[in-house]
Amino acid sequence: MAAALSTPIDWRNLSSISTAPRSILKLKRNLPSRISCSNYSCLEVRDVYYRPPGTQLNLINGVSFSLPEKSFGLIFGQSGSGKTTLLQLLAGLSKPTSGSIYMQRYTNEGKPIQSSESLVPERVGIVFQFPERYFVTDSVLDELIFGWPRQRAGPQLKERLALNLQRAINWVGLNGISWDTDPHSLSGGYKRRLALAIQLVKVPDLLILDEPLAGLDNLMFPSSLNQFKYSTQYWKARADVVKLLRHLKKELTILVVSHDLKELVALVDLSWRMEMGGVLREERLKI
Ligand SMILES: Nc1ncnc2c1ncn2[C@@H]1O[C@H](COP(=O)(O)OP(=O)(O)OP(=O)(O)O)[C@@H](O)[C@H]1O
Repeated sequence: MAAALSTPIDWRNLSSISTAPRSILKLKRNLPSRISCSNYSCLEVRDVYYRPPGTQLNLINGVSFSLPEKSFGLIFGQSGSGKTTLLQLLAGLSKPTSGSIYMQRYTNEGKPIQSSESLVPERVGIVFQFPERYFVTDSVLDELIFGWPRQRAGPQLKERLALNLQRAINWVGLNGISWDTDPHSLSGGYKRRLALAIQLVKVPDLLILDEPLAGLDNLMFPSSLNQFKYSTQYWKARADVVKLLRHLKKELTILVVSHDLKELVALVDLSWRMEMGGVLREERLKI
C-alpha cells in the first residue's frame, strides 16, 4: 500500500529538482482588532511605483502600507486596477521602478529596532489564481518537492526541508492522502491545500494568495442527484479553504487579493481598496 502523507519522510530518498520558481517555469498570534506595528515585525511597503519596461504608464502609483506579522491583509478592487501587479512586486517577480519593500521590527512603543531587512523572494510564498493549473508532476510527493535544490543541498538542508514538509502537510491537513496520488485527481479543495503546502515548506515571512477561492464556485442549481453531490462538494471546498486560512493565520503573515469579501471578512485584520491606476487606499470592510 502507498505511504500516506502522515508517514515520516525518509529525506535521503527524495529526488531533487531545479531551483526555478514554478510560477516562472510555467509562466507559469492572533492580533487584537486594532492592528499596529509595535513589538512586531511588519512588512513595510513605502511609496512603490511600477512601470513595466518600455511603457510610459505606471501600473502601481505610490503604494504604501504596513502589515504586521501574523495578521491577515486583504486587497480588493476592480479588475485591471493593479492588484496582481502589486503581488508580483511583493513576491520579487518584478522589481519596483522606485520605492521600497522590507521587513522592520518595532519596539512596544512603535519605534523601529535595528535596520530593516529586505523581503527576499525566497522568503515569500505566493499561490497564484488557479494554482492547480501549474501542477507539473504526477505524484503529490514530487509536486511538493519540485522546487527543492538538486545538487547543492547537503544532508542537513534536506533534513530541514523534510521536517518543514511534514509540518506544511500537517498545517494544511493533507495527512492521509497517499504520497503517490496524482495531484490532478484531487478534489478542488485538496488541490488548493497542496498548492498551499508547496509554499509553506519554506515557512515564508509572507504568504501571498491571489484569489484563493476562485474556481471553487458552486455549480448551477443541481438538476440531478449526481450534480447535487458535486455542487455540495464545491461549497464544502470553499468553506474548507476559508477554515484553513483561519488556521494558517495563527502562524503566518498573509496577504490576499480577492473579490470574495463576504467569505473572508471574518479573517481580515487590515484591508485596502486598489483603485484604477494602481492607487491603494486603506478601507475597512463593511459587510
Ligand atoms: N507588462 C505589462 N505591460 C503593460 N500593461 C500591463 C502589464 N501587465 C499588466 N498590465 C495591465 O495592468 C493593469 C493591471 O493588471 P493586474 O493584472 O495587476 O490587475 P488586477 O487588479 O489584478 O485585475 P484582476 O482582478 O482582473 O486580476 C491591467 O490593465 C493590465 O492589462
